[in-house]
Amino acid sequence: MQRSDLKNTKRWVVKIGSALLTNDGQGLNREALASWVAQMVELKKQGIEVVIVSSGSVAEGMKRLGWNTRPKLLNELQAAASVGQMGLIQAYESKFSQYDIHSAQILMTHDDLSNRKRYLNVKNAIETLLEYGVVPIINENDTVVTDEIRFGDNDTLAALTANLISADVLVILTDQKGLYNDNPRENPNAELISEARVSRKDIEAMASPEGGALGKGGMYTKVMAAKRAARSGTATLIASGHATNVLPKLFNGEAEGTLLIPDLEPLTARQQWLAGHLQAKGSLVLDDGAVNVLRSSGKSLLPIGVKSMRGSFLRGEMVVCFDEAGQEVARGLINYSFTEANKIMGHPSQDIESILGFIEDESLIHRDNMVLSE
Ligand SMILES: Nc1ncnc2c1ncn2[C@@H]1O[C@H](COP(=O)(O)OP(=O)(O)O)[C@@H](O)[C@H]1O
Ligand SMILES: N[C@@H](CCC(=O)OP(=O)(O)O)C(=O)O
Repeated sequence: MQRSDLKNTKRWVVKIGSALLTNDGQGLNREALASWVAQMVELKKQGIEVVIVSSGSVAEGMKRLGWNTRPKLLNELQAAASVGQMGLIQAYESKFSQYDIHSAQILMTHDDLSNRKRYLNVKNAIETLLEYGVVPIINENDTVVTDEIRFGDNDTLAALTANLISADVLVILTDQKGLYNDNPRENPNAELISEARVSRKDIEAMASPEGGALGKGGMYTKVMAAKRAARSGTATLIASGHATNVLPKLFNGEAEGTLLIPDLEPLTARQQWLAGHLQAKGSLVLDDGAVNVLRSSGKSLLPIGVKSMRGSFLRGEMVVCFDEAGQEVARGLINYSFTEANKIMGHPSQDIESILGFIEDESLIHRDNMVLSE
């Protein structure tokens, strides 16, 4: 993938961050929003299907409620988000309708994406909207989230959306020109990176989790989002939403922002869904033999290879597997509850029935329900 290939892509997810959407915390920057809509209309004319992931509800809600600082309490954030989401959607809707284009609101929680049935429902709904030429506008459903089921930042939500619909391109528009080799807010000599392969280890260290006053996650979550997006073969562009005509320029292959080239091995659709489970209910520590088998021969995890476990999980819930040095090896859906798994760990599978009095499966995590970590 290089910039000149961007012209030949079909499906884009465009993420517009809080730092960009607001006039320094004073509600939405409507002029800028109108300009991005005009640019997305240009993309649509070129045959691109566009999905927006837009932040801004909390900032707009703060303005409407007369609050000067972002609330810390969850219930106040939820109140601000629900008031502000009205204004956010209204702003997009009124701009797109000037071009006779319909837009649609989709509010998601992490729970929606970790339930396989609901995940497929969202996917079908978004794809149907695209077939009808509608522009879906996605945000986290802040009103119902608790800390356990939140994405936390919209970069992650945008990457999961890119995986969900197998987007070719994820554009993350923010308040900086792109990814710098150091945080430009703190280091005036930081240099812009025009292009990097997403597998490069050093890019994570360059990206600080410190963002602006309104944004969440800073550049770190953007780099992690690019890695996640790469699992569906999606290329990520991080660019400034203030740059004139930035989206058509990117489409034309111009050297705006940072291109993060997807060079990680793509995962199957089901593995992407598994990898998208952000919250695990427990962890297992595996012995070296089990780690080798998982990494090299693509087999299921048997109870005999497990040395210890923590957490509280039920059958079918997500757990993370570590090696003895604490390195993540894989994650997957476990076939036994914590109490059951605790009894059978370290034992051969033929003993499961005599220990528990029943057998669900000879494996603790079946290969089809597991994804190896990077
Ligand atoms: N290496 C880096 N390159 C560019 N920006 C960085 C870097 N490290 C940290 N940042 C910070 O990340 C901020 C953007 O993240 P954030 O405030 O969360 O924005 P958004 O709301 O668009 O997601 C920038 O304003 C910048 O201060
Ligand atoms: N969903 C919330 C906050 C999400 C958020 O700020 O994320 P980001 O734009 O990645 O910094 C909103 O619309 O205000």
